Amino acid sequence: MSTEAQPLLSVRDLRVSFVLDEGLVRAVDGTSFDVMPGQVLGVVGESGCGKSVTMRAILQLIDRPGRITKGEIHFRRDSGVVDLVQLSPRGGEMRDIRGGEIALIPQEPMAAFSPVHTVGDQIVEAILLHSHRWQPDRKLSRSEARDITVGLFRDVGISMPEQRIYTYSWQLSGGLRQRAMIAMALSCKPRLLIADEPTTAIDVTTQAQVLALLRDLQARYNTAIIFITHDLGVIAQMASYVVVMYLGRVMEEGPVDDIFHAPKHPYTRALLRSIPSLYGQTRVALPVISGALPHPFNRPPGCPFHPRCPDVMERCSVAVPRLMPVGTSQLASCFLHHEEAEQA
Ligand SMILES: Nc1ncnc2c1ncn2[C@@H]1O[C@H](COP(=O)(O)OP(=O)(O)OP(=O)(O)O)[C@@H](O)[C@H]1O
Repeated sequence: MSTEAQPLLSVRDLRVSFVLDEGLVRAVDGTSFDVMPGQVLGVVGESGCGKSVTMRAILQLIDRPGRITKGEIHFRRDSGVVDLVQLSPRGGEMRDIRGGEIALIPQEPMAAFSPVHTVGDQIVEAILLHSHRWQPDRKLSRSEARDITVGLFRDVGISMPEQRIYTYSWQLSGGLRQRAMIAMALSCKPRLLIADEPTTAIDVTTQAQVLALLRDLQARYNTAIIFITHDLGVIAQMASYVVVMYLGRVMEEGPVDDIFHAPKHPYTRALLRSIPSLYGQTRVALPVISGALPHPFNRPPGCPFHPRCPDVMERCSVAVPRLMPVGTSQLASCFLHHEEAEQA
């Protein structure tokens, strides 16, 4: 089989918990999904559903007292497939992968740049650290790394790149800082870019520009992107395939058109109804999902969505539905569509 048909990243039954004095937070509770080479995967769900923790687990950046308690994260390198969960978070191979082959665009780029070095210097250092991604046979010189940095600034639409590389992050506007962050993420030619709500901290006009830029860069470099957001409108613009998460589990996944036009899971339907321009002709008051997101210490038994679900059945509170194929292209974990349950 050609490697193109195989996933670049495969997350299997991932579980991440935080042990706190108040109790155990099961932030990620059996999540599985694949990312194909060059694919833009959208991960969507309400705040607190475990999107960021899943991504930090992929990068082995879970903060204490958090811990991966179960699961596998297979990542395809040139040398073969590695299970990232088995690598030491501070070891050489993980450091090579983190920032080199998998890069993160965080929600708030201000925190990602050091205020005491120019953004250009920080990108030059990153390029030198992963020099082999640009030049496998020899170490790049500092001036070559600087030229690459200027080129990256140009690629991400920063004007006067020769001058701008000498600025500090706090001297840049929010939009320029986010572009510089994207340049930083691209500086190691990653195979996989994780964009965690990358437009949260910027104004609406700049948001649209940054989304267009990411689409353009993805097409140009064929970089796979995991795009995390709570906004299905953004998913519609960016992603070809969607994973819908709720309380640390995948509720539904499928091609973007199918998810939008024929959602199978009641949670996906509820999320879609909360975008008036996409669902329903009249702009009546925003239909919100009934009930509140449960407190992380009080996870409901059975399907985590059952206390808020309009289609709840008796067994939903006692057994956890498996994520199973529904129709030809989607997967859903819902007893409306199948009977199979898994061990909680
Ligand atoms: N350092 C931490 N200590 C304790 N609990 C944490 C920690 N980080 C995350 N959590 C918990 O893990 C759960 C998932 O959080 P996560 O940040 O992944 O959600 P999210 O879907 O990315 O939300 P948002 O859209 O707000 O970023 C939440 O209940 C959160 O409170």
